[in-house]
Order: sequence, then C-alpha cells, then structure tokens
Amino acid sequence: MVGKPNSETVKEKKVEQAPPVLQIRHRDLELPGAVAILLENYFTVEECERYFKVLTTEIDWRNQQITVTSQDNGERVTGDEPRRTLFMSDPGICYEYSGRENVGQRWHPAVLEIKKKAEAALAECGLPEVVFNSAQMNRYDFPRHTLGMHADNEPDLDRDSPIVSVSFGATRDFVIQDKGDEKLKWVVSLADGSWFVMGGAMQQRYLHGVPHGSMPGTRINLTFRVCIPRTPGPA
Ligand SMILES: O=C(O)CCC(=O)C(=O)O
Ligand SMILES: [Fe+2]
Repeated sequence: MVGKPNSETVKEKKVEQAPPVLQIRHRDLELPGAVAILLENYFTVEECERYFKVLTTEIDWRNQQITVTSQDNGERVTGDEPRRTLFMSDPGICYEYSGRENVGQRWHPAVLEIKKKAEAALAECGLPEVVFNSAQMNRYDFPRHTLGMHADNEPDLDRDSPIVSVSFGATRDFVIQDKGDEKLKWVVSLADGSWFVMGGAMQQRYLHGVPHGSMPGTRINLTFRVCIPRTPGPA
C-alpha cells in the first residue's frame, strides 16, 4: 500500500527557476512638439538583476557639488547635488551642467552593453538610429535623493539627438511640465527595466525632474546623450 509520506521524512527541494519574461509595453505620451515614448519591461528581469548589481557595486559614484541660480535673489549658490552622479563617455567628451565641468570617465563594459540595447530600441519605436557618445548617470539611494525640474539644453549637447533614459531598481516618478503652462504636467512611473526617450522639442518646450520619493530603495538611472566633442575647459 502506498501511504502518505511521514511528514518528518519529507524533504522539499527548491527548484531554481528562470526569471519571468515580462511583455514589453509601449506607451507614447503624445506630448505636443516632442517625442516622449516609454517602453516598460524593455530590459528582461535577468538583465535588471544583473545590471543593478553591477551598477551599484562597480561604479565610482560621486557626491558632487552644483552651482545654481537662487530663485529668491538671483544669486549663484553652491551646494550638494541631491543624489550621486557620474558622467561616462567616449574619449574627448565633456559636459558642463549646473556650473560643473564633467570630463567623461571611461565606459564600464556593462554600461556599454546597456547603451547598445538602449540604441536598438530607437528603431523599434520607428525613430532614426543614434550612436550615443556619453551617459549622465544618476543614483538615488533615498526618497530624499531628487533631481530638480530642468531641461537638458546645455551647449555641450547635440540638440538634434534625442536623450534615452534607462532605469534599474526602485521605481520613481518622473515629472514633465510644460514650460509655457506650469499647470500642465505629466507623471510617468519609471520602473526597473524601463526605457524612455526624450526627443523633438522636448528640451525646448518642457521641463522634467524626479521629485522626492515615497518608498525606500535604490534607483539607478542612465541617460544616454550625444555631446559635441571638445577639450576640457574651466566650468
Ligand atoms: O533620473 C531620471 O529619470 C532623470 C535623469 C535626468 O533627467 C537627467 O540626468 O538629466
Ligand atoms: Fe534631464
């Protein structure tokens, strides 16, 4: 007779399972005059886990300072950038923003892999091919780590190329605001593995930023860009 095994002798074996493959979801924000398309789950769960680990452990994230113009009295004020950052690029690329000159650090191989996959998505969205030569990288470790409303319109950036943003780790809101009407806002949730493109007149007509979060968890964001090559200069 086959009986029920004695519960004391049952040994459960945990079977290793492949991470799920989630379906890519394509959403066009249909911003007048701009290209703003989100691909959710563009990176697989396996890629998200692998890249999050590499990006949090193998990158020389920096606490840096920025200088901005005070909204109150128009004076220039220097303070801590409210997140950690790093700028990576091909040789001969510099990017000045918020009063700081950033000389591109050498590419980490994982960032180059991510860049290739980020470039491939442009064709999937029916957009022209672009080879990015730099990446502004942001690390948000706490809900208080933020990025103020801004436009990426510095002279170092090629205005005709889009900016592609990819995110790993914790989900954060990404807010877009019409420069001509501050009441016109869009909020996009940028989750683990998401890809987002900002093109057309996005930087001329809109501001964007990452406000204070509500949940703990580290988020890594890489924004791939095309900068105009130049030699380093004073900030
Ligand atoms: O973290 C983000 O999603 C936005 C990054 C960004 O806008 C920037 O680096 O200029
Ligand atoms: Fe930006």
